[in-house]
Amino acid sequence: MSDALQTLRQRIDAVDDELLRLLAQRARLAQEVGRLKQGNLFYRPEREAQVLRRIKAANPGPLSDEAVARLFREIMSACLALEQPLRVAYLGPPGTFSQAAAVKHFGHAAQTVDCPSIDDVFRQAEAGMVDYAVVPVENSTEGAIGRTLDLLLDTSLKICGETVVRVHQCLLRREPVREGIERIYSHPQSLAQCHEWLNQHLPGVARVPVSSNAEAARLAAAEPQAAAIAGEMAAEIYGLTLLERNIEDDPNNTTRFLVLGRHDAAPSGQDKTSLVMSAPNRPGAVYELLGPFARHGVSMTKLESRPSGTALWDYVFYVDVEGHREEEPVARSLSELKNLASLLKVLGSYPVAVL
Ligand SMILES: C=C(O[C@@H]1C=C(C(=O)O)C=C[C@H]1O)C(=O)O
Repeated sequence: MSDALQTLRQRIDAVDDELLRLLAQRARLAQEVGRLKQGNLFYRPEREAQVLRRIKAANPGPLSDEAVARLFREIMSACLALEQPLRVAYLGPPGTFSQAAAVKHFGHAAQTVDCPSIDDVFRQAEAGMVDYAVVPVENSTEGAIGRTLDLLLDTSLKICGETVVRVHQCLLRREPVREGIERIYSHPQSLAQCHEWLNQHLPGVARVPVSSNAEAARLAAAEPQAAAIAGEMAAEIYGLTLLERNIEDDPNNTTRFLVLGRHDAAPSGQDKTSLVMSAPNRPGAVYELLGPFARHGVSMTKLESRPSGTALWDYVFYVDVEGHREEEPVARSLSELKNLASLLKVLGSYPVAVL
């Protein structure tokens, strides 16, 4: 080994020792916070968002803001697990983008619990079997996830966070070659998202829709002539070779997930409020519902309508606005809305996704 290399490695070891000492010091401070809170709501989404935003703003480089935020997410996750490893329900099986979203938001120290349906994810959290739930709410190409919106209407859970995941699809197979593939398994949405790539690179190969990408990977692991389209994480879980990365036709394909808990979050300085409302059935009623936000200068980031499920052609509106429900402009808008809307439910105020 050259002298220069040896010296650099010695210096890296010294920095690692120092990092380790500082990490232990941080963990002990977090434990003290835990004692102050006496197990009461140890996980604070607004504080975690503030920590990550501060780190990104203070980042001197050369690591990217994204990279340092990811590292600090894991540090907080490990500190939090000293108190109690959080249990987080997601739409399984293991290897789905929902699991990736849960890990992105809570870090690897959280315990993720797979559920067979979105309904079950809600039920587990409502019944207190898990601490939090992560559910998909919208996709940039496919639009709203209707089942999640419907379940939000009746749940006792509050939205306490959001996270956005880039959906990168991969071609996975047991055999390490592309030749000889006779079938490709995937979720119908993923097959649709890779339509052009498949036409070009694997024309004439049968596309077989299955219930999830992880299920596709599981099937492909058992059949030498089959391949699967799934996320990268499924390759490791199901022992498959990653033949091709990023085969989705739209490289900006993203899914937004909501984090649900039995509490929402305190103001973090950069928050969103989600609500659902409906208008009495008369001319101009929907227009009036949007008035309070306009008058108080509150920006709307989403407006989605869904059939109410009670009367034919009766709609409910899902609205996201900028700001926290405890902050003046949103608070004032909400109190005016109470008199205008036939239904008004605040689903939660929560920090805008940092990562
Ligand atoms: C330490 C705290 O509690 C938890 C741990 C955090 C951390 O490790 O930085 C941040 C927020 C909480 O989820 C705190 O509230 O400050």
